[in-house]
Amino acid sequence: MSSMNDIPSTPGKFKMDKSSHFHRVRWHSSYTKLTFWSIIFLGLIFVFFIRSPSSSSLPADSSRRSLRTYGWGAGFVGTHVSAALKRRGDGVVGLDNFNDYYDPSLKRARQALLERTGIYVVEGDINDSALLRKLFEVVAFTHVMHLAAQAGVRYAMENPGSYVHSNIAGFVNLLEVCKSANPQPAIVWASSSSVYGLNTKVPFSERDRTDQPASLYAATKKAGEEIAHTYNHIYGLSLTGLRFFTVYGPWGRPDMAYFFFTRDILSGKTIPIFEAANHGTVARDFTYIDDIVRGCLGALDTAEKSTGSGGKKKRPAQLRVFNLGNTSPVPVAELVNILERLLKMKAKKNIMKLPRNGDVQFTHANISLAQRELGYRPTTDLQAGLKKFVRWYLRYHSDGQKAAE
Ligand SMILES: O=C(O)[C@H]1O[C@H](OP(=O)(O)OP(=O)(O)OC[C@H]2O[C@@H](n3ccc(=O)[nH]c3=O)[C@H](O)[C@@H]2O)[C@H](O)[C@@H](O)[C@@H]1O
Repeated sequence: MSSMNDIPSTPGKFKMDKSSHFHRVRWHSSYTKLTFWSIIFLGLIFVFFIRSPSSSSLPADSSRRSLRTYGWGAGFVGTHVSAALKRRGDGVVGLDNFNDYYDPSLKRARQALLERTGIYVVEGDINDSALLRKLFEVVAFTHVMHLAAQAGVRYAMENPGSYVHSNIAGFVNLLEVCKSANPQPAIVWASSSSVYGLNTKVPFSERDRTDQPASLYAATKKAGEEIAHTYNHIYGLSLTGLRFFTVYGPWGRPDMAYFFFTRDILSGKTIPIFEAANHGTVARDFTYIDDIVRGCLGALDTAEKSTGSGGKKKRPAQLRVFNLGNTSPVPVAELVNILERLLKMKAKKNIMKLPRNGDVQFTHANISLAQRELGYRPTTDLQAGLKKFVRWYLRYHSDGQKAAE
């Protein structure tokens, strides 16, 4: 497996070759097809019925429904959520297209981690309806945790098509399959704090306006929220959107600032630190991955069943949107100070004007709704969370990428 040093030094410039990375599951002959589905079928039988919650050695929480969740495998948040579901005894299967927006070897390492815990990750794309339909034919998934997206705010100016492909076309394709499934699953999916765009009222509440996106990424996430409304309204799909606020932590995404700042401080490379006009502070409500995982599980556990069947709605279904943030924004300059202390190295800094490429000046979540409805209570501040990230980052390199946390 290649090392993290192989990650290009300008992560926002990763080129995604869609043709070679999407639709990786191809059928060359009916024999290959038959073999593939036999393996998948046996694998899923194993995952859901042999290693099912009731047969798990983990303590069962009898007050909780056991979920059969269809999650998205080897992404940052998906890996953590899938592992947490599995730990508590739920059945989980993953799906990931392993595209090269960032170093696929990190995704493969996450996949290996998941497979060690008994989670099988199917390699395929959410735009592949035949694949999704087959999976639903094999297992009656109760829940779908949809975390497959083209992420990153700045990259949207370089590869706009990839955002439309994953965040809009892929999402619609998934909803089409879910609406026809019998029973229909409940769906929890990742929206983004970026939908607040140029909103200046803080902290951001779910009731605030979200009609001024500052990036195409934000616009596709906002479109996702509207599309969710439509599928809920017409087909009775139970849908919960989670607006994540700059999620960070071990096994994170190398295109995010905290991750590549760490790499570049260690290698002595200059890091660009953005500031707003008149030396204005740029800040983010950085949220630690374990807090986000608890929010995701809370959303899954409180999701009501979808109400449709045979593609028709029977009665109104649940439609929700929640902020999942940390409620304490930290300036980017302070993020760098913390990293310098943890790494015991001085950063070479280039303070520059916030580019007009989709970044907003600050984010700040009001989480009272998630607190009330999901029992969401973030407990990790940036200092504590970055400490865990840095420990993971250093071990991941020194242990040949086998570090578990
Ligand atoms: O909250 C969210 O919804 C979004 O959070 C992050 O987006 P962002 O907050 O922009 O995270 P980073 O790209 O890691 O940037 C963090 C901060 O560092 C700043 N930054 C970034 C890059 C850089 O070179 N220098 C710099 O100062 C940014 O302006 C921002 O304030 C994720 O990348 C998005 O996928 C996600 O949807």
